[in-house]
Amino acid sequence: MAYLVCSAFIRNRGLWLPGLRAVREMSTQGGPTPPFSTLSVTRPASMVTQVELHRPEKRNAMNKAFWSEMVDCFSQIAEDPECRVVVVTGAGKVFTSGIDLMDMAGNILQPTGDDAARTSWNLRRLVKKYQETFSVLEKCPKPVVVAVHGACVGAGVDLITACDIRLCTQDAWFQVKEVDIGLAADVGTLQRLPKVIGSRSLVNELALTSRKMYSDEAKSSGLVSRVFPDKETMMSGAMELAEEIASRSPVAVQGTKINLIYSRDHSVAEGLEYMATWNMSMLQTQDVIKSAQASMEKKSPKEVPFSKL
Ligand SMILES: CCC/C=C/C=C/C(=O)SCCNC(=O)CCNC(=O)[C@H](O)C(C)(C)COP(=O)(O)OP(=O)(O)OC[C@H]1O[C@@H](n2cnc3c(N)ncnc32)[C@H](O)[C@@H]1OP(=O)(O)O
Repeated sequence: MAYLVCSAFIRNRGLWLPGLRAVREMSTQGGPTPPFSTLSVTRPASMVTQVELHRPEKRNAMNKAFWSEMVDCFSQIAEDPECRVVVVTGAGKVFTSGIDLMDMAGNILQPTGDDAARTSWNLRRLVKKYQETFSVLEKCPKPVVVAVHGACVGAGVDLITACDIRLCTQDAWFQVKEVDIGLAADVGTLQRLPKVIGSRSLVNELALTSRKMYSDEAKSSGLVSRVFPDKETMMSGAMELAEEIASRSPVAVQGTKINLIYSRDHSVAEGLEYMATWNMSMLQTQDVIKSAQASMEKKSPKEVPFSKL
């Protein structure tokens, strides 16, 4: 009996996951999706979730609500069996203008605590909390494709470097702006950008001078993998890419993301060890047999019905 209740609970988790209430089916119109005030979460295609930064009138500046909502949103997406890939976009004129300079100033500039130690500890807690806002993108087992148009400033670069695939429009530009507002970028850029861009010298130049990098250089340096003429074309490209990923076995796709990230941060020998342990269970999936058979029969992965994960 306990087993039956338990398996029904697992089978139906898509019905009780509160996050699913936030998904607006097949629509990219409208404002933020409750319970979010800064994000619009939609399902533009089967198994694809689109998360749009949604404060266009403020150029998607990241206010206090945003820093928490991203964590809630991606924690739900990570557990949502109806989602196999995520596309992150920005509403309005630009992708994002970075941290909300009006809303966040108090938090950072006037930290509180009974003495220096406690004030420092509170500030540390705050920085760790903000780091988690983008680390959730990396921790999410579903691949995250980010599509950037116009400006991507400051914390925007922290965000995109935690994504798996970066696309942009011809008019996009990127700016590691933190030195201009008197701080060392502390929520991911300094840690992840050097892993994304091959040239350490270029990373240092961008972070130390805050000069803008335009789309052509973003492509040639490896920050983005594709540049599109405009947002509409980019969105078609992003959706095509997302649907390609979503059509593959979720066991294979999520295992690939997790092992790629593990290998980035470990030696080849450690990565191989991790991979062997990973696949000692994952190779037992039905997906291998189904995929291999489809491949032999020259069928597209889109024709293979994989179980939800
Ligand atoms: C522990 C935390 C760690 C995190 C650190 C993160 C640091 C950073 O992100 S540093 C980067 C901070 N951002 C900026 O310096 C960018 C400021 N904005 C701009 O340069 C321009 O807005 C932009 C080029 C992005 C777009 O220009 P555009 O002409 O299209 O728009 P504007 O007329 O300038 O702005 C329209 C309204 O949006 C408000 N706004 C824009 N950016 C921000 C922002 N970052 N914070 C708050 N509000 C912003 C702007 O005030 C306008 O509002 P309103 O006057 O009410 O219409």
